[in-house]
Formats: sequence, structure tokens, C-alpha cells
Amino acid sequence: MYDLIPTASKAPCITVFGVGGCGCNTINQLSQSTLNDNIKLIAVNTDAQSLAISQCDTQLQIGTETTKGLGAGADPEKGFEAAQESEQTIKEIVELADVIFITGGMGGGTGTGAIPFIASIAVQLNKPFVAVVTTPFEFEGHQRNQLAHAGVENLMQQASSVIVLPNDKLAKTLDKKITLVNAFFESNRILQDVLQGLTATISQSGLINIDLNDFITVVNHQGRAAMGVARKSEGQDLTHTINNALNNPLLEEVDFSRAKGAIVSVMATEDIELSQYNAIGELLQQQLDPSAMVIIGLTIIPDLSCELELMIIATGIDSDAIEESKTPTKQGSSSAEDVTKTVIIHSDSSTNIIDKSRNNTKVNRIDSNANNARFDTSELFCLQDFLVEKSRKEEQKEIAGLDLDSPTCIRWGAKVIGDT
Ligand SMILES: Nc1nc2c(ncn2[C@@H]2O[C@H](COP(=O)(O)OP(=O)(O)OP(=O)(O)O)[C@@H](O)[C@H]2O)c(=O)[nH]1
Repeated sequence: MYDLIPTASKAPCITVFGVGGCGCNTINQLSQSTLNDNIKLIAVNTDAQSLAISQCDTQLQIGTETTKGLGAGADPEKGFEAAQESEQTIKEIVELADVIFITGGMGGGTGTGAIPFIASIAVQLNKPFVAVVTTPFEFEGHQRNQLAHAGVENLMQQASSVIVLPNDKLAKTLDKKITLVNAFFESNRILQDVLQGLTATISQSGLINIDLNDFITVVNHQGRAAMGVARKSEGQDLTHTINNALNNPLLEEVDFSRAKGAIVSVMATEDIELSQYNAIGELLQQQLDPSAMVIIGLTIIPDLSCELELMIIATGIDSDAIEESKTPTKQGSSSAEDVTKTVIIHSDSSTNIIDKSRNNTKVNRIDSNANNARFDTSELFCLQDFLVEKSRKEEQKEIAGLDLDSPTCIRWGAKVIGDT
């Protein structure tokens, strides 16, 4: 029923498409940070000039015939046609990925038109993906906003997990004197935080890995997705940190309790106590629907600059829960400072070149089952056994005695994936 894959096996290939001007800015920012080398960043644009100044290693100019190297002129039809013209190349890139993130700004031509197209290819090729898009500032005008909202709706037809970062929310939350560039930087940093958290836990670098199939199950829930990040400093209350993550000021106000699933990535120093890890699970269960499938991964980062960091992606939130929850029902609020974080996951990230020779692992979609609560505190107690076992094995400097009947979290040196 299960295949055992040795630790040395490859981590899932995560491809991030940054589409249009906004998407390319995000990708540029991401390329400055330290990322695992299983993450491929692709800057996609119609605008050749903008790509020329991109710092990202892999660039894809789409629609060379359609826009002649210029932008799509705020015409989503053109953006769509441009992506269609480059369908074959997009397919080749998507085919090589195990998990896909697509990011960009809605409201212009390239992002609004090409993001849903790339999403449709991911669906065709049966790849799990999450889309993270911005909506325009109010001052950008009614027409841009309308285009953006139509674009989000269009994307929702393709994507099961769509996270919306309203730029207007940025304007209201951040210091009034902040420059536009810095405001964009804050917004782009959210994606950076989430990606770093996710990749550490989906990859094999986590102490308790999020199984790729669990990830697929959660992101396949139909409906909106939302994400939140927060950090806990010494002496701060854990409940406060969780509330901060659930009330992230830069995101749409959503009612997390209406989510059908959540992926939680915990990053902590080696000093994390079992009781703390346990408390995170219990507190989250109080905040989320009891039937929600919640999966929690843990990554130990010895030189983490705070006590603990938390990243939550909640999925399967129905659209009504977005507009209805203008006033957060949960206690606590957070400031932009709360979401500031620096994570060093791997120091060996190098190139972002796509390796076309790489064999691709086919990822099957799994039917989601909202009533199947995955989070079970009994698993946490296995952690203690796991830690004892780990230190014993480290002393002996050997990996032995894998117990196939044990839950994933207590198997050291092996990753378990479900039937594929
Ligand atoms: N958060 C954030 N939003 C941005 C950034 N750059 C642009 N935007 C937003 O994204 C929307 C779309 O702008 P672009 O991404 O430049 O447009 P495009 O998709 O390249 O489309 P065309 O220029 O028409 O080809 C804008 O209306 C802004 O609201 C950025 O760096 N960060």
C-alpha cells in the first residue's frame, strides 16, 4: 500500500510562475532570497524590456507574435492570446513540475489573461497548484478593478486554490508615508514567506514533512484559499501568534473557520517543546471547522531569529465567507511588523535552470474528503518517541529498523507517500 522512498530521493519540484509586471517583480524578489534548489522560478511576460531587466534565471517571453515584445496594453484578451501562442513551452515547463504556484497582478493585460491560461494547463496536466494574485489599488480606477475582479472569477473556474492579496488593503494597513515600491515589497514578501514555509515542509528538509499527497488533497478543496504568517518572539503568547497568522492584515478578510482544509508549516529552533507543538494543533482546531483536514509540518531551523514561525494556508473557503467577514470574529490583530520574517532554509540554493532531462513524477489528484480530519493529537505524542529514536540512531550513526506500521512522523530517514 505504501512505497518507501529513501531520504536521498528527490524533493518535489516546485515551479513558481511570476506572470506580467507584478508577477515578475515578485519573482525577482524571491530570487534574492535563499530558496531550496527544488524551486524553479520562471518570470513570464509579454514585455521583452521588463524581462531583460529581470534577475530571475529563467525567463519566458510569451506571445512574441501577438504583442511584438510589448506589454498587453491592459487587454486581458491579448494576455490570453499571448499565453496561447506559447502554449507548448508552458506545457513543457508545467509537465516537469510536481507542484505549481502562479502569481501576478490582476487588472492589467498579461497577468489577467495569462494566469487563467497557465492555470488551465496545470489542470489539464493534473498538477496541483495554488494561485496568488493581487487586485488593484482603488486609485487605479474602476475599469482596472473590474478587469481584476473578472480575472479572479475566471481564475476561480480553473483553480481550486486562489489566494487574493488586495493592494488596497496594503494602502490601508501600512504606514501612510510608505513608498509604493516598499508597499509592493511588503505584498511580495507574503508570497516569499509562504513559499519558503511550504517548500521546507513539502521537501524532505522538515523534521515532520507534509506529505505531497496531503498537500494535494488540501489544495484541491474547491473555493477560495487564504494564507497567514506570523512569528512568535520569546515570552509572547502562542495564542496571540496564531491569531496574528489568522488575521494577517495584508490579506482579504476571510473567516478561517469556514475552511475545509489547512496546511500549517511550523518553523522553530531545536528548543521547541512538545507541549508547544501540541498547543498549536489544539489552538488551530478550536479556530477551524472540526471536520477540516489540517496537516501540520515542522521544520527545525537552528538559527531562526525568533522562537517560532507559523504559516497557514487554508483552503475550500466559500466565496460568501470573504465578504461576510469584514469584522474578524477571532480575537487579536496583527501589524505589518508581526509578519516580518527572515527564514534561512538551505544555504545551498544555486541555479533556477529547468532541467529538461529530469524524470517527472506523475502526481495523481486525490478525491478530497472534508469529513476526514487528518489532525490527530495522538500523532503528536508519537513525536516524543520519534525524538528519542532519532537521538538514539544518531548516537549509533546508523539508520535502521524502519517501522512500516508507524505514522509518517515517526519514520526517520524515510519519506512515505500514499498510493500513486
Ligand atoms: N503587490 C504588487 N502589485 C503590483 C506590482 N506591480 C503591479 N502591481 C499590480 O498589478 C496590476 C497589474 O499590473 P502589471 O502586472 O504591471 O500588468 P501586466 O499583467 O503586466 O499587464 P500589461 O502591462 O497590460 O501587459 C496593477 O494594476 C497593480 O495593481 C507589484 O510589484 N506588487
